[in-house]
Amino acid sequence: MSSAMKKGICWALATLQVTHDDIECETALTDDQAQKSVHLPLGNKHNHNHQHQQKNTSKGETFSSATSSFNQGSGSLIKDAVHSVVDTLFGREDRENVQPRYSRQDISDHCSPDSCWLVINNRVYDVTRFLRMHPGGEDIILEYGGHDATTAFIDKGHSSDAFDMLAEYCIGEVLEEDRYPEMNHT
Ligand code: HEM
Repeated sequence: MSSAMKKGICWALATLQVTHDDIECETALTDDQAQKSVHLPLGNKHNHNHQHQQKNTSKGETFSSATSSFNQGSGSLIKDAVHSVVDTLFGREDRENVQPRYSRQDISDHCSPDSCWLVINNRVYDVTRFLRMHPGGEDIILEYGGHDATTAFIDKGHSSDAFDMLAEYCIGEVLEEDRYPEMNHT
């Protein structure tokens, strides 16, 4: 994806506006600021989420703050909406390029069966709903809740199907300053 596209998506996130009955999102698609409006009717599901969010920069740190509640509580509704926008405009495979960034400290809070995140190769995965489905058992994943599971995941020799499944649970990336060297798998 081009940097202009990425910039466009950052702008989409940064200008996300939550209103009473719907979510509207303005997306700058190109450097020449051509704009496209996307309207996502959401009924009354988000009844406690009436705040109005508007950030006016596409810089990384503001992008991060605009999406700090992206994956929690009513934030997940926003995430679904943003993913719908990205899916519509760019295709599902681009989701992983449009992700919030988390510090290792943020991630370490999610270490319980109610909220279990782990890191594999600097990507953050919310595996809460996967815990009970994991063929290797719930407990072994929970051990890595809030931590880096790269070595464990790769050393276990997971199949390519398991690697493919990761995309479904990816919620973001580790902040650049908190990244570890990535491990290859063969
Ligand atoms: C999002 C993260 C994970 C996904 C999507 C995942 C997925 C899977 C899948 C699909 C299998 C079936 C065998 C295969 O296809 O390779 C499996 C088995 C297994 N996984 Fe994971 N896994 C994850 C994390 C982990 C972690 C962090 C560990 C820690 C060591 C782990 C340990 C195991 C073990 C021990 C088995 C073996 C079960 C057996 O062969 O009897 N997994 N996992």
